[in-house]
Amino acid sequence: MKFAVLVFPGSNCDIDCYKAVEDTIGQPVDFVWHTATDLSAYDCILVPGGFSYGDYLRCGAIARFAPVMNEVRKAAEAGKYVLGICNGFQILTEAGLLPGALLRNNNMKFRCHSALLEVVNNKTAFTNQYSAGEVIDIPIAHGEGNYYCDDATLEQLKANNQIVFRYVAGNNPNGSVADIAGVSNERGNVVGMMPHPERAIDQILGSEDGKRMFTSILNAWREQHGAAVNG
Ligand SMILES: NC(=O)CC[C@H](N)C(=O)O
Repeated sequence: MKFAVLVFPGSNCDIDCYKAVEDTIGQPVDFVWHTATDLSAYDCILVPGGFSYGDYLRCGAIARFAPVMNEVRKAAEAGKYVLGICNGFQILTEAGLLPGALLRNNNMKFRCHSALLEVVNNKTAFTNQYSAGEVIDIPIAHGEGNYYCDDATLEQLKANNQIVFRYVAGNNPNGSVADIAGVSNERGNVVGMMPHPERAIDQILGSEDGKRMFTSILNAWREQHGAAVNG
């Protein structure tokens, strides 16, 4: 299984994502520059966190026009796995590949600390190694993580099981609607989340709860391609 980690000017979690793929599942992974025009070689696209284009206008608002985003759209339409983390989530919502938008944190502060999340949907390609309702510890680091969508969209998200992660009750760090920390598209092959699983892959980092996101992806891909999980 082959992974791409996109790199925009200002990305700063690209190396962490690359290392997380190497360290958790040992699959081939390449950095792919934002000007790339072909992602056909990749099975999973990771859109990492950071400050693409200096967060000018709005986080992700400029990155979504990068040439590589046409290819991300094609990959998503082809059913490949696309995971946007933090600034990656912001870019995917700006690109219209995920519903909703990320606003400034309600307290107007950049929040950087560990966060407890509930795994709401464990049926996605990104979460199949967790139990439904499991509480996991994954760090956040953002200034614009306040997930917003209108009431009709929220009803759709609930009805289609598109809420993937929620901050546990009383621990919403940014004012997100319905405590949402991560959502999927309707098909479930595109997920965006504000917390950083790539920063939680080893106890030395304070948590290894993010590791199973990567093993989930490999597991889903192998199931889709008819290979045993450990085969
Ligand atoms: N860690 C990140 O990706 C941060 C995203 C964005 N720059 C923000 O502050 O919200």
